[in-house]
Amino acid sequence: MTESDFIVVANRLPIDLERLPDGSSRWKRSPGGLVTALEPVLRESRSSAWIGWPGVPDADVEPLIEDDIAMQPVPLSGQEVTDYYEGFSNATLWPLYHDVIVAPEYHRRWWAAYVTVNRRFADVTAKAAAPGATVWVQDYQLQLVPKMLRMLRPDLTIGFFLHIPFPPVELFLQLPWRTEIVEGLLGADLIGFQLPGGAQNFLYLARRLAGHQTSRGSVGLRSRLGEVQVGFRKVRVGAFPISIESSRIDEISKRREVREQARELRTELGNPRTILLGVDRLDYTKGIDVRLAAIEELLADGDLDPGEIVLVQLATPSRERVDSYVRMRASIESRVGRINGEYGRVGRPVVHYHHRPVARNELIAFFVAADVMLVTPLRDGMNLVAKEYVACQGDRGGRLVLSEFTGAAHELRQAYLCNPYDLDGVKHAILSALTDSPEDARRRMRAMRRQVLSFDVSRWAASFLRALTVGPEAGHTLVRDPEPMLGEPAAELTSGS
Ligand SMILES: O=P(O)(O)OC[C@H]1O[C@H](O[C@H]2O[C@H](CO)[C@@H](O)[C@H](O)[C@H]2O)[C@H](O)[C@@H](O)[C@@H]1O
Ligand SMILES: Nc1ccn([C@@H]2O[C@H](COP(=O)(O)OP(=O)(O)O)[C@@H](O)[C@H]2O)c(=O)n1
Repeated sequence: MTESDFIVVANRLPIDLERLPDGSSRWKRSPGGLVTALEPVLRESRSSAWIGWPGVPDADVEPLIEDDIAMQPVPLSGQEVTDYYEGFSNATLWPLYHDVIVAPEYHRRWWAAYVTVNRRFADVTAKAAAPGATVWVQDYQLQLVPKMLRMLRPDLTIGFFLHIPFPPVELFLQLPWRTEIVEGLLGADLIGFQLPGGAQNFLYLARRLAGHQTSRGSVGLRSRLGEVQVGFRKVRVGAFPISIESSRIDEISKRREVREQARELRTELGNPRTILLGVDRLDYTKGIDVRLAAIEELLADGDLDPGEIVLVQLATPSRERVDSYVRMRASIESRVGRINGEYGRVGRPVVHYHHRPVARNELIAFFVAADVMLVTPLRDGMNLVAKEYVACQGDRGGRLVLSEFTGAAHELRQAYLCNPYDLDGVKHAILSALTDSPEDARRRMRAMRRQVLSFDVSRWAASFLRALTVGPEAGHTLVRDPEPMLGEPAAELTSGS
């Protein structure tokens, strides 16, 4: 493989290797918003590469070029998939960083695998990077890579972006390897979070846990970066909310064949008065159970007529061997069965539940067809689905019900916002969305579309990369706490990301 000037390093490649029953294999698109967001960024840059795991254990795959992107696969053994990916990444860090919705598990064996795999990613990257290259490391699976890579290749410019929330300090401190993670991230030149709260929580930990001097002022959105003094280096810390390829999605949603497909979907669903839609990876953070509970109660209360509404829930399979995911799937599917058993009629279920990936254009047709979009996570770094729905509304007044605990809620203020822990509040938001006047719904949607169309994914990448490659902002005062580590968390800290 030739050396590259710009490298994205992520746990996954944008394509997953799929093994077929006849022993052959093929590539398919990887799930999740990280891939959705970064693919267009890399497609547009030259001499660039993507380093990541091909999605199945023990895959012996050569580097390849796909969609003009040079892919460098990093293999994981079956045991590493269990310990590093399903274990430390998705049964320790994922729940810890998502407000401990399920209890994180702490196992030394998983941590050891996390260190080993992070080292492998750092080694592969060190070999693939051209002298002075820019490397952009992604997400919670690879938080040790910045420091490991800096030790191997001090000539590189290293950025890191966390796609999920950075947790409140009190929760982060549970982690037995908390200092190693903070020091690992501080190997980067710039550390990006979705929201200012996450950046501020991190600055506090860099000061109190690792004993570095940090800036004290509040971090802004794409501006007013924080700073950490690490030896002779200044590490910058900022908030860069991620987005989507808005104008492309807007354009696809207006195509005749997509509109036609949306009409067909409506017909296939029995031409209900109202289509509600949920689109998520099947993950306990997404609050799929919350929206089902709200719909079930609204039906029981007589506030919704089962003859007039249909809820379509598209659930992409995700992390299917992790215990908490297995349990959640069973409970969601049993609730879907109960709602349909109680309120459906022959050939007319109230909830249409699909546990499978959906092709991109078909998904856009669903967004066009839906009158009300339900996005109700208990916690979510951003939630690109909310932004995609908005991008698909054209001049239509689709209605977005949105959890306050998503990153997207900080930008889409005109959505019908709700607290997913308050079932009455969720029901109220759904009813408001259903009964609001068309003028009001259009006014809200217009404002959200302005936001999503202006702040798209290329602007996100450009603002991060500009901050990464220009010098530090002047004017910050760096302060060191008198006693590093474990004072009371500071009063000004914000929760979540
Ligand atoms: O790779 P998987 O384990 O199958 O998970 C898929 C991805 O899920 C997470 O996505 C996050 O990134 C989105 C884009 O920034 C954001 O909108 C969302 O809120 C996050 O949950 C995860 O962070 C990725 O690493 C995974 O690839
Ligand atoms: N059936 C589905 C569901 C989601 N998706 C996409 O997966 C991405 C999910 O991103 P997200 O930020 O909402 O959430 P995560 O899954 O990254 O946590 C979006 O770009 C969706 O359009 C899909 O392609 N097919």
